[in-house]
Amino acid sequence: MKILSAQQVREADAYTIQHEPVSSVLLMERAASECAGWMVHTFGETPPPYYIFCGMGNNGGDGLVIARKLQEQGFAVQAWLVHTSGNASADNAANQPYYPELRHIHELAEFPEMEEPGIIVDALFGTGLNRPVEGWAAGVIHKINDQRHKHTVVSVDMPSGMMADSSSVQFPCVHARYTLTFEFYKLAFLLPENGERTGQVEVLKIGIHPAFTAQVQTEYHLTDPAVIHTIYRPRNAFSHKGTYGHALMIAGSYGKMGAALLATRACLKAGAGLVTAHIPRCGYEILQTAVPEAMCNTEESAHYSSHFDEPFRLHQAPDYAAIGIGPGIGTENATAKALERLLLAYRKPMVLDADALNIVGKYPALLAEIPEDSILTPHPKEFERLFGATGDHFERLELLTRKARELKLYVLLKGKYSAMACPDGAVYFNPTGNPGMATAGAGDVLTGILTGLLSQGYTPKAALLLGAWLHGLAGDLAADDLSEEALTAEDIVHYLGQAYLRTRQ
Ligand SMILES: NC(=O)C1=CN([C@@H]2O[C@H](COP(=O)(O)OP(=O)(O)OC[C@H]3O[C@@H](n4cnc5c(N)ncnc54)[C@H](OP(=O)(O)O)[C@@H]3O)[C@@H](O)[C@H]2O)[C@@H](O)CC1
Ligand SMILES: [K+]
Repeated sequence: MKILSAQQVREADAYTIQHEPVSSVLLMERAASECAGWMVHTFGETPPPYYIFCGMGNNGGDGLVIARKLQEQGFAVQAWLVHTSGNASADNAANQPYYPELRHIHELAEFPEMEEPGIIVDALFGTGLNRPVEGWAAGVIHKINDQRHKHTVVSVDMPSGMMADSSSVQFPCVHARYTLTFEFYKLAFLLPENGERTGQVEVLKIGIHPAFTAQVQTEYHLTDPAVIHTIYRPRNAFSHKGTYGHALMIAGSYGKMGAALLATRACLKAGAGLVTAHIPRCGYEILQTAVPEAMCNTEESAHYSSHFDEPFRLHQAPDYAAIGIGPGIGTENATAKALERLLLAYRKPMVLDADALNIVGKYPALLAEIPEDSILTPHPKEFERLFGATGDHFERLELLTRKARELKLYVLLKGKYSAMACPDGAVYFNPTGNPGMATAGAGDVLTGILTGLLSQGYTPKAALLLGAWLHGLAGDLAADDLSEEALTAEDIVHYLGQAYLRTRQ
């Protein structure tokens, strides 16, 4: 799904109005009908009262139409026009006469008492917000927020006060329980700094012209089942284990062998034909017992250090279809040296995670040595160690995009919507996954999955998008059965099969 800027959303509306054709007031009617329909469906036939706050633009116009629609269906509705600007937009003004009970707020003192717990509909500002909300209008937002535990707050299109394409984390903004957004996700919804403000996002289709959606260009995308279907490749009936590659997983150190087990298992479960785990000697029995399907390379020291020292081993490196490195390897100097040798020996895309990234953060010159099109999977702290701190999450996204482009790498920044930046400048957000996956080892599983997909011949981009999707979906399916709280990384591996079955459907 494409993610459009506020300007592009306006163009989408204008294109639809011109080419469908449909009048703008009718498009507003459609958008508001979808909202009212969603509310009736969600809050039922005997809901608490609706308290609707409308601004002076078209977002407020939506609010006016919602008020009329709900009232026509016999629900208890009170609606206020909040006079934050001198003039109402044309479609807002056109709808005012059709809701004669409209009340007016010209100053904060006129903000109503709402005794009975109800549903606050926030239709103050949408994509037309062009500056921070200040003065008494900001007071209205604070009043709504003060009452959000008493009432259910539903924002129309966007939580009022939020900018669609830039940071508004310092500005007053409605904290919604639900955001009913039209046709497209807004970029702001996908960044963690706004997570508390958007609540649950519902995308309502309002009939934006498909020709516009097909041709509009954007860097930002939300991965969805349609995208995943174009990536997933069913297996060939005549294939054999050689078809799916031999993956090497470099992971684990004394006290962190669990990371090696999880990554190796996930790599196998993701479908690699053969997997060799490269681990310290102390983990040999553990790994051979716990993951009998994997082969095992060991080294004498308690951490990754001597690999590829010998010339004949150096020659072997390119034989692996894919290499994943990082989970639990530690950041010893000898490990850093071994990583450097590996980067020189192996020139195909690989997966770097966890301590491999921490080492690169410590020795930034290594960044230039990472093979083109490799996948890096930092969490926010690792990202900061690698590329530096930023002021807000839009700046961080910009830095992520720039680094992926400059270094010709794929970089997945972990989060609720993991952001995956590609060397060509595109950014994909992954929607699967849940807070239960914020648990030890979940990242090691992702490394294993990505390495397993690369090993099977998926391109780095395909492996990244499909891997993040499967990882999150496996976590969602596991949480459905086990709860988010009880979810462990091993459960994600266990549910990978279910995730594949869903993806194939
Ligand atoms: N046909 C369509 O296009 C459709 C559009 N749709 C809906 O329209 C919404 C976009 O509508 P919009 O463009 O009218 O902008 P909107 O968000 O209502 O705000 C503009 C108003 O706010 C004001 N204002 C801005 N910043 C301010 C501030 N900081 N503090 C105070 N005031 C501020 C600004 O006034 P001014 O800048 O002139 O002072 C103006 O009065 C979109 O989100 C969706 O809900 C749907 O119905 C589908 C069909
Ligand atoms: K709003």
